[in-house]
Amino acid sequence: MIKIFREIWRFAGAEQKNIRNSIIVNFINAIFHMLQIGAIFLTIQAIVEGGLQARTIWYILLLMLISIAGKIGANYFSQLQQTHAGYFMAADKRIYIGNKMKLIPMGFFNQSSLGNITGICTTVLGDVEMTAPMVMVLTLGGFITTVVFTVYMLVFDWRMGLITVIGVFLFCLVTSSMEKKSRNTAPKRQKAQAELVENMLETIQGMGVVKSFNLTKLDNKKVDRAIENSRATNLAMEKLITPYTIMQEVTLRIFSVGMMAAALLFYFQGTMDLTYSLMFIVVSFIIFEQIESAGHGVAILRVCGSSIEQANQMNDTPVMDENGRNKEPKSHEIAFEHVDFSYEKRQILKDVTLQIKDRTMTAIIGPSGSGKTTICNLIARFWDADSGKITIGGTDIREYTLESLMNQMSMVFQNVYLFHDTIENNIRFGNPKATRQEVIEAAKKASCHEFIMSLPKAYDTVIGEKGFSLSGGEKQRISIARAILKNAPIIIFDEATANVDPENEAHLQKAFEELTKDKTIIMIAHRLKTVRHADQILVVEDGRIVQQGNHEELILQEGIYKRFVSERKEAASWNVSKG
Ligand SMILES: Nc1ncnc2c1ncn2[C@@H]1O[C@H](COP(=O)(O)OP(=O)(O)OP(=O)(O)O)[C@@H](O)[C@H]1O
Repeated sequence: MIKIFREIWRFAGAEQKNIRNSIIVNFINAIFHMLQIGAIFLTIQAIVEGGLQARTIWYILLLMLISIAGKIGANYFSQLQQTHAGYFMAADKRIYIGNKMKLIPMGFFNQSSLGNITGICTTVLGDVEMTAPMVMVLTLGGFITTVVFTVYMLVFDWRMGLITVIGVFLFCLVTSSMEKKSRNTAPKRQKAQAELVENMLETIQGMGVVKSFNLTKLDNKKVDRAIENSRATNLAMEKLITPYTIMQEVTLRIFSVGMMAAALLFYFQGTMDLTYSLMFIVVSFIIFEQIESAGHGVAILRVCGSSIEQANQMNDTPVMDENGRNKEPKSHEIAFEHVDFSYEKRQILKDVTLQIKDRTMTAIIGPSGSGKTTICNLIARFWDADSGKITIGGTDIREYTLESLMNQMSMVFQNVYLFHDTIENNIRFGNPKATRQEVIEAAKKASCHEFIMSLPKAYDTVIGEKGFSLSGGEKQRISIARAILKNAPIIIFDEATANVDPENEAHLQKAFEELTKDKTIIMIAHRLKTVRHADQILVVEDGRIVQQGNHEELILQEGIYKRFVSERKEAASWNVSKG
C-alpha cells in the first residue's frame, strides 16, 4: 500500500503541494466537524446541570455556526485543490506523452500501440485525474485525523479510547485484506479497458472498409469480446470489493454500538457521569467517520495505482537518440552510404548508396513494395538505419536535433491528413507564425485560393464540420500550400497514383512548380512526364538501387526503367485510341 502512495506522490510531481494542502485542509475540516461535539457537550452539560441559560444557548449556536461555516469553507478549498491537482497531474502527463511521441520511431505506432496510447490519454489518465488526489486526501487525511482523534479519546477517557483503538485496528485489518485482494483484479480491469478502447478505435477507423464490403450486419466479434471482458472485469472487481465494504461497515457499526453500550454501562456502574456518558453516545456516531472515508479511499487505491503504472509505461518507451545539435547544414545535398534498414526483423533496404545534389530533382521509381517510401522516411528520420550513414550537407542526420532536421524539409504525401480545424489553420500548420495574408499567398501559389473562396466561409471553413470535406486533389493542394508556407529547402513529394482529372492535374502541376522552385526535390514518381524532366532517376528494386542516371541514359539500358517507360507509353496510346 505504501508503495502505491509513493507512486501517486511521485506522479503528482509539481502538484504535491496542492495535495498536501488539501490533506491539511481536510484535517481542519474534521476539526470543525468535531466542534459540533463541543456544542453538543455544552448542551448536554447545561441540560443535565439544569442551567441552560440564554448565554449558553448563544455560545452553542456560535459554536455550531463556526463549525458549519468552517466545514463549508474547508470543504470548498479541499475540493478545489484536489480538482486542480488531478487536472494538472493528468494534463502534465498528456503533454509529456505528446512531446515524447515526437521522439519515438514511427515503427512504434501500430494499431495496438495507438489503441494503448489513446487509452492512456483518455480513460487511464481520466481515472488518475478523478481518483489520485481524492485517494490521497481520503486515505491519508482520514488516517491522520483518526489517529489524532483516537489519541484525544484516550486522553479524555482511556476506556473509550481503547474501544476506538480496537475498532480502528480491526477496520484496518479488513481494509488491508481488501487492498491485497484487489492487487490482481485492478490491473486486469485496466487491461480490459485499454483493449476496449483499442478495439473501438480499430472499428471506427475501419468503418469505411466495413461499409464498402457491406459487412455492417456481421457481428463485430472483437469489439463484443472486449465489451464483455470489460463488463466481466468490472463486475469481478465489484464482487471482490463488496464483501469487504460490508465487513468494514459491520465492524464500525459494531464498535459504535459497543461504544454506546460501554458509555451506558460506565454510567450505571457510576464510573462515568451522565454528561460524559451522553456525550460519548453522540460521539460514537461520529468518531469513525474519518476512518470510514479512508476505507473508501483504499477501495480505489489499487485502481488508481494500476492506472498510474499504465500511464508510466510511456516513460519506458525507447526514443530515438537525440544527441544532435541545432544547426544549419552547409548545403542540402543528401547522401546514403551503404545503408541497411529493417522493419523489425524484415530487411527492406540493402546496402543503399546514393547521392542527391543540392537544388536538383531526383525521381525514385520502382515496383510497389520495393522500398521507395522507406528511403524517404529514413531521410526524415522517422526511423534510424540499422547500419550505414545518411548525411545532409555532409553531416550525419543524427547529428542534427529532430527539430533542426525537420526544419530542412517539407513532406507531401498522397494521404493528406487534415485537422478538424479551419482551412486557414490547416495551411498555417506549415508555419504557425504566418499571417493571414501569407496563408492566402501560399494558397494562391498552390492553386487552392479559388476553390477556398468558393466555400461559404472561405478560409474559415472548418474541415469535417457539417459534412464538409475536400476531394483528394484539393487536399493535396492544401498540403502543398502548407509546404510552400514552410519554405523548407528540401521537398519530399509522393506523387498521387490515383487518376487525377485533367483540370486537377494542371492545378497540381502548377502548385508543384511553385513549391519546388530552387529546392532539392526527392519525388516518388509514377508519371512519365515527371520522371523525364528529373536531373536524376533512381530505380529501386527489392530494396536496392538497381539503376541510376537521367532519362536519356537509362532509356538506353535494358531494365526496369525501360519497361516503366514503355508501359506508360502503351497506357497513354491506349487512352488516346480509346478516346
Ligand atoms: N511500418 C512498416 N512496418 C513493417 N513493414 C513495412 C512498414 N512500412 C512498409 N513496410 C514494408 O516495407 C516494404 C517497402 O515498403 P515501401 O512503402 O517503402 O515501398 P514502396 O516502394 O514505397 O511501395 P508503394 O509504391 O506501394 O508505396 C513493403 O514490403 C512494406 O510491406
